[in-house]
Amino acid sequence: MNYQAEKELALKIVTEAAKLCQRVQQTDGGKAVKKADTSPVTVADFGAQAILCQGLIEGFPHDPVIGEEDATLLQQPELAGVRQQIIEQVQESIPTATPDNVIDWINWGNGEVAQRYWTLDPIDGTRGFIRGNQYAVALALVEGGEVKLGVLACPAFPREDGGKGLIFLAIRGQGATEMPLEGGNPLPIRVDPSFNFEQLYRIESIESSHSDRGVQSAVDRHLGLTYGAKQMDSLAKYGAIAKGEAHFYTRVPLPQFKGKKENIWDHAPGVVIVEEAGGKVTDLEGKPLDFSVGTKLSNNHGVLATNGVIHSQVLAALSKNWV
Ligand SMILES: Nc1ncnc2c1ncn2[C@@H]1O[C@H](COP(=O)(O)O)[C@@H](OP(=O)(O)O)[C@H]1O
Ligand SMILES: [Mg+2]
Ligand SMILES: [Mg+2]
Ligand SMILES: [Mg+2]
Repeated sequence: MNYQAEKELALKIVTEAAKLCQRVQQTDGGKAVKKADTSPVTVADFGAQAILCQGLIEGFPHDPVIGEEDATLLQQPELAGVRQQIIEQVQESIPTATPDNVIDWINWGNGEVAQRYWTLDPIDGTRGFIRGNQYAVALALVEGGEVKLGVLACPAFPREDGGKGLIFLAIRGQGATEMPLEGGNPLPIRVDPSFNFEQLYRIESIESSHSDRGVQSAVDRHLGLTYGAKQMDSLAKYGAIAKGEAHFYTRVPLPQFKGKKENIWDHAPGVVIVEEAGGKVTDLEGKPLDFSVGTKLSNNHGVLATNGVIHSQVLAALSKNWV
């Protein structure tokens, strides 16, 4: 399989979804409502999920899709205004969309894991999006529990040319690339294979509750890191590692969230992008991430992404720090 049809569609729909996110950010600054678990969600999260699912329904109607969002929340009478804004935003992208279409497209993301399925996060890093920092429109194709194709549209990612906005894309066996969000030639990307820890950067979430910083600092000290950690919201962290701007990323479950597992859509595209750029991604015990079990990475404990050459040393350091 060379996945050319999947790649073309994926690029088209993440670009369209990212445009919707940028539009929403310019108009209402990403005003949020709260989900049942108290996490924030915006008009852009729902709108982007509708755009992504609509494209997948058209292109690959038999593939199940597992997306983060669900339209049930929008039935609440007090959210009628939010629902209307979502519909209008989707209609700007797809003028023929009816209100029912939009709700059905969002709910298309309630699919189940199969031999082949797509998983998507319409905005990963919603808190980053609301703050005006990094976020990513994330889409991945999984077959046999392994990520085969991953795309991340990162509208706020700083570029070498001084502009902002990158798309990262990788297909298993075909390498990883980046291209400007507004289009242009894809360029191959590689991890930075440096291994002197004094000159390496760890990268972590801006949200301190998403990974255990106590363990991370202990690991930094053990490895002799001197630069400290870069901070970035969302799956854009995987892009930073894949293009050599950071060297490792640990996601260490906090003791107060013991037993909480990572969502498949928070990692899937990042795995293939980092691996195809020459890096490595496992859980904190060195096991490959298993995307065959459901919406969570239930067979894994945390996540470690590295440039590859330092992977075993970081794993050894993590094991010394009782994770
Ligand atoms: N306690 C926790 N531990 C790990 N991940 C968490 C978490 N609480 C929220 N998240 C996830 O962290 C993601 C953001 O990642 P990051 O912290 O790297 O920016 C969120 O994705 P969404 O923003 O799509 O909801 C959410 O799924
Ligand atoms: Mg997410
Ligand atoms: Mg999200
Ligand atoms: Mg969320």
